[in-house]
Parts: sequence; C-alpha cells; structure tokens
Amino acid sequence: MSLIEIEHVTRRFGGLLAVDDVTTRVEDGELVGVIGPNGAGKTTLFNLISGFTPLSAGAVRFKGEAITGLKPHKIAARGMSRTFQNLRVFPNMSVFDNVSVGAVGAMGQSAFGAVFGGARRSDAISARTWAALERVGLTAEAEELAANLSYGKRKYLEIARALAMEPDLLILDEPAAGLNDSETAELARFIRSLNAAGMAIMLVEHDMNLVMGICSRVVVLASGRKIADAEPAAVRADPVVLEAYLGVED
Ligand SMILES: Nc1ncnc2c1ncn2[C@@H]1O[C@H](COP(=O)(O)OP(=O)(O)OP(=O)(O)O)[C@@H](O)[C@H]1O
Repeated sequence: MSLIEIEHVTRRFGGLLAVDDVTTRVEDGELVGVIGPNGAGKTTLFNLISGFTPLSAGAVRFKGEAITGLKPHKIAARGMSRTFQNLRVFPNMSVFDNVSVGAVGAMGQSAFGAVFGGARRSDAISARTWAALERVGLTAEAEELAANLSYGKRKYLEIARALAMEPDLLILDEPAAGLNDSETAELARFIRSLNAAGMAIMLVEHDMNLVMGICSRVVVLASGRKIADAEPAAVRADPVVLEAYLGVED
C-alpha cells in the first residue's frame, strides 16, 4: 500500500480540464517533485489531494483509506499538511500563535483557541508548536509579530505551521518562490533533512535545479495531463518533457 494513491484524478473548470486523468502514487518516505509549465495544473492537483477543491472525477486514497470528498481539516487531521503558493500568514499574530494553529488543527480542536488566547493552549499544542519552531529555527522569534519577519522567515513560518501537524505527508507549493540562490540552497538542505528524518514530501516548484537536485522522482504535468513520472535523470532526458517546456512561453 502506498502512502497516497492518486487515481484518475480530474478537475474541470467550465470547459477547461485543469487536471486530466492523473494517476500517481507517493510511497512512505519518498520525496516527489511535481513540475510543469505555467497553468499545467500543479496547484490544482495539490488542491484536489488536500481537499481544497472538489474532484470532477477520480479518487484519492491516503494510508489505504478513501479521502475523496473530505474537508481539508479532516484530511489534515489524518496526517497530510500543506503550504500555499501565496503565503497565508496572519501578520498581526505572533509567530508562536501562527504555528499553533497547525498544532490545534492536527489535534481536532477549534482554531479559536489558538487564535484568541494563551489560556486555551494545551501543553500538547504548546509542545508541538515549539518542536515545529525549533525545526525551522524560529524559536528566538516566537513572540514576534509575524509581520515583522523577513519574507524568507515567513516562508519557514508557514512550513512550521504545516510541521506542527506532525504530518506523514507534507505538501509544499512553490516554497522557493521569491527566494534568492543562497536561500534556495538552504531551503533545499532543509527539505532534504525533513525527508531524511522520514517524512514523505510532495513538492511543486518552478526551480528546476531544486527539484532535480533533491527529489527521487519527478512527476511532470502539461495541460493537466501527466506526461512523465520517473527519476530526475530520465525526466531531464525525456523528449516529451522538453517539447512541453519548449512549446509553452514561460
Ligand atoms: N478556480 C479556478 N477557476 C477556473 N480556472 C482555474 C481555477 N484554478 C485554476 N484554474 C485554471 O486551471 C489551469 C491550471 O492552473 P494551476 O494553477 O493548477 O496551474 P499550475 O501548474 O499550478 O500553474 P503555475 O505554475 O502558474 O502556478 C489554469 O489554466 C488555470 O487558469
């Protein structure tokens, strides 16, 4: 049994097939990249897997159980957490409270407690939050307002929130967007270290070097369809992939 089984997943927006009959899997502990030209359907695929967008057809199984049609928080509570292409940080909340929202979600409690009061923070939530902050190196900034963090640190804040859920599958949507080369290299090391500690990761990323450098397998989408699903070296040499990239203005 694979960790996640994505079977014939399809999503239509009116006449547009944004994701068209995509089937793939992620095994326990795998680090899988998802690439493709702009508009290929990468983010839509992530939204379908994590419950943010309903499927038009197909099915998703996670840890052997159907999750198709479940709400995002129910899917998250089962051990799948994600970040977003556009940062979803609460600027007027502290770094700690931003991250504790993730811990609260994973423990099936109302987010209200996390957002509105220390009094409702349980020890377990607090422990998960500190552990996530430590993993991303933001413990010193815990009481800072999120708005005061640099852009790069806010990216790690969002990852920390996902980590506070202690996921078995972490889904990262363009984590390197807006980062410079050295920040991207640091992020690559960080993602690798999470994976080395046993976490399965799906990564949508435009930075090809990042994807090819750290992923053991790469899924390529073009116009909603899966056109390749192989090791980085094979994907790099695949004429169908080259054609898809050359044929689309980026
Ligand atoms: N809510 C929506 N309503 C209508 N069309 C949508 C919606 N979301 C996505 N699309 C369309 O679906 C297609 C796939 O979009 P998606 O954002 O998944 O691609 P992507 O591969 O993530 O692109 P990018 O690399 O630019 O982020 C695009 O043509 C997009 O315009």
